[in-house]
Order: sequence, then structure tokens, then C-alpha cells
Amino acid sequence: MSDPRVAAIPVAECGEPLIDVRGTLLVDDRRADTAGSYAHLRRGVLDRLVHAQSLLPDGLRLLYVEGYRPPDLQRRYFEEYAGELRAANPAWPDDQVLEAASRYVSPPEIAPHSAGAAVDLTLVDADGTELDMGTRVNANPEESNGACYTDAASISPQVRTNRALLTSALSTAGLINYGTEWWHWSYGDRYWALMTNQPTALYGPRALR
Ligand SMILES: C[C@@H](N)C(=O)N[C@H](C)C(=O)O
Ligand SMILES: [Zn+2]
Repeated sequence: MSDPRVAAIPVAECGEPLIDVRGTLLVDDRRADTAGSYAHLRRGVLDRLVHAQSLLPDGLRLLYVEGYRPPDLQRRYFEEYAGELRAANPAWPDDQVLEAASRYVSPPEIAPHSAGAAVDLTLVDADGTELDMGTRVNANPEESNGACYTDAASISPQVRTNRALLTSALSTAGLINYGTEWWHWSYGDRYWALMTNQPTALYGPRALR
């Protein structure tokens, strides 16, 4: 997300509403907040997730973890992670800390979650048990030794197969993965526009209501 080409993409905000996904998708509460922000997504993203779910093999479902993230919360995540990196690498100059932090958490100005365009999710089987994806959702590169990268060489064949199931359904439905994080997918944001050669993003950062 530190690539200057992401920030350079203009937003042609289409004004689509944020929709509560509870009742449409299976939603996990590990990122729940009192306002229910985490459970909201732009309509175009939700429609694509519903399509993606229909493409999964029988018995598998998407498990939704987090979508919309208010800009203040995004800033807090960014600053907390930058602080961890600074503490672990006291010799790094500030620009190195900020670039490394932007690999795992988006800078607030361009954050796809704050546009309601990004979703963190995984797969569950018919019993609701999460498939083995190699790391927990939201494992950072340090704690996972790089296994959070979607195409990490270190993951087992079974994990690779499980990630491929997720990737196949979501890509076919039009979402784009952020390769540092196997669980992070988006549609309509600046990163999506860059990766799909669109001249503009459809969704920019906004408030919940
Ligand atoms: C914090 C991490 N789960 C995340 O959401 N990262 C992406 C890149 C983001 O902040 O947009
Ligand atoms: Zn994410």
C-alpha cells in the first residue's frame, strides 16, 4: 500500500451506500464494535461476495471478519503497528518505519477499509469450522514469518489448496487480493483500480453515516 501509484489514483466517488452484511453473510464477531461499523460494506462489494459464495464447493462458506473501518480506527491501527516496528528496529529512520508499516496496514488517507471497499475473510466448512489457511486472519509478517503472504513458499500443500479455493471464488466474482495478506480482498478502491487498470476508484474514504 506504500506504492505511490495507489495514492495517485483519483476517486470518482459513486455514492453507493454502506450496507449491513449481517443477515446476508456469516459474520464473525472478533472485530465487532458497538456501532457495528465492522459489519458494513459498499453494496457493490457485498453483491460480489454473495456471488463468490455461490461459486464455492458444496459445504464451504465465507466467514466475514471485518469490512468498513472508520478513518480514526484505521489511523490507530497504523500508528500502533508503526510503533511496534519502531520499537523492534530502533535504528530505522522514520521513512523506513512508515514504508514497512504501510505493507501491513494502509495509511489512513488511502485505506480501502475506510472506503467500505475491503473485506477480511476466510472459509468455514459445513460445521462452521475454519479451514486451515496457514495463519490466523490478521497475522502480520513478523509473527507469521511471512506466511501471511498469499503465495508464501512456506505453506503446506493443504493450505495452498485452501487459499486457492478462496482465491478462485473471489477473483471470479471480481475482487482483488492484497498479496501481503491472504484474507484481504477489495473491489472499487484505489488498489483495485491500480491492479485492474481502471482510471479511477469508485469508492473513497467516508464516515459510516
Ligand atoms: C491491519 C490489516 N488487517 C489490514 O487491514 N491491512 C490492510 C492492508 C489495510 O489496512 O487496508
Ligand atoms: Zn483488510
